Amino acid sequence: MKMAGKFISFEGPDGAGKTSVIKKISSELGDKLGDQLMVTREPGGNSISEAIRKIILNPVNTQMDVRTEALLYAAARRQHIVEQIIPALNEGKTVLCDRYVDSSIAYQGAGRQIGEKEVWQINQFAIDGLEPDLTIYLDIESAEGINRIMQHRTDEINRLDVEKLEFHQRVRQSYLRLQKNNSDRIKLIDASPALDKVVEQVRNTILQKYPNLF
Ligand SMILES: Nc1ncnc2c1ncn2[C@@H]1O[C@H](COP(=O)(O)OP(=O)(O)OP(=O)(O)O)[C@@H](O)[C@H]1O
Ligand SMILES: Cc1cn([C@H]2C[C@H](O)[C@@H](COP(=O)(O)O)O2)c(=O)[nH]c1=O
Repeated sequence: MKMAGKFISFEGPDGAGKTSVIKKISSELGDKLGDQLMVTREPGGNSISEAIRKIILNPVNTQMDVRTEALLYAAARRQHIVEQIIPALNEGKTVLCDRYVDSSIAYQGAGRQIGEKEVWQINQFAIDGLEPDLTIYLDIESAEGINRIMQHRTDEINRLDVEKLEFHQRVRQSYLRLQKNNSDRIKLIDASPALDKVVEQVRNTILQKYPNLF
């Protein structure tokens, strides 16, 4: 599905630095693009998807079935696409999205072991062909990502953050497979150096696809 705008997603294991990178890149892009830039995140972006986010990530919901979790992410995604992403792309905007369908393949498909193919299939109904034009994959060793979250972060520690190391390792391996199999769309950035260095790599990668964006 080709649209007027540019759809750029950011992916990676927990603690890779997506939120930090998007903050810096969006502040640079915002100077040039103004209201032609939209920054958003999954699950979330509107009141229905934010409500679903609260249910999924609430640490008290220990009884949630893994397929229920996968379906809730897909439902939040659908609402986000319809309310935010498609209108913005139709208006020619550049959309920076913190996580998209690759997160479900990696976390639910591999992390929860539902199956990557199965999770891809249920998400086809939600995304109806809408894939990012470019995906920035921030790669970090699982233990390092979790360490960053536990050491530094002052906001929410959610139900997925507290999963065991093996869960996060399955997630990372799935991301690496996705990147290898979709290397035209998904670009791998080493997220282990200092933030400014990572941002520089991300900026260069975006410029390779969109030379005049910054
Ligand atoms: N390159 C970096 N080096 C060291 N620390 C970093 C780096 N990037 C981010 N951090 C720190 O790691 C923590 C997690 O970063 P951030 O929230 O940006 O990651 P994230 O990928 O969005 O995580 P999550 O998916 O769990 O929301 C923050 O405390 C942040 O300051
Ligand atoms: C979209 C999506 C997300 N997740 C997980 C990944 C994270 O642990 C949380 C989102 O929290 P963040 O701090 O905003 O990154 O949800 C997932 O398991 N499946 C998905 O499709």
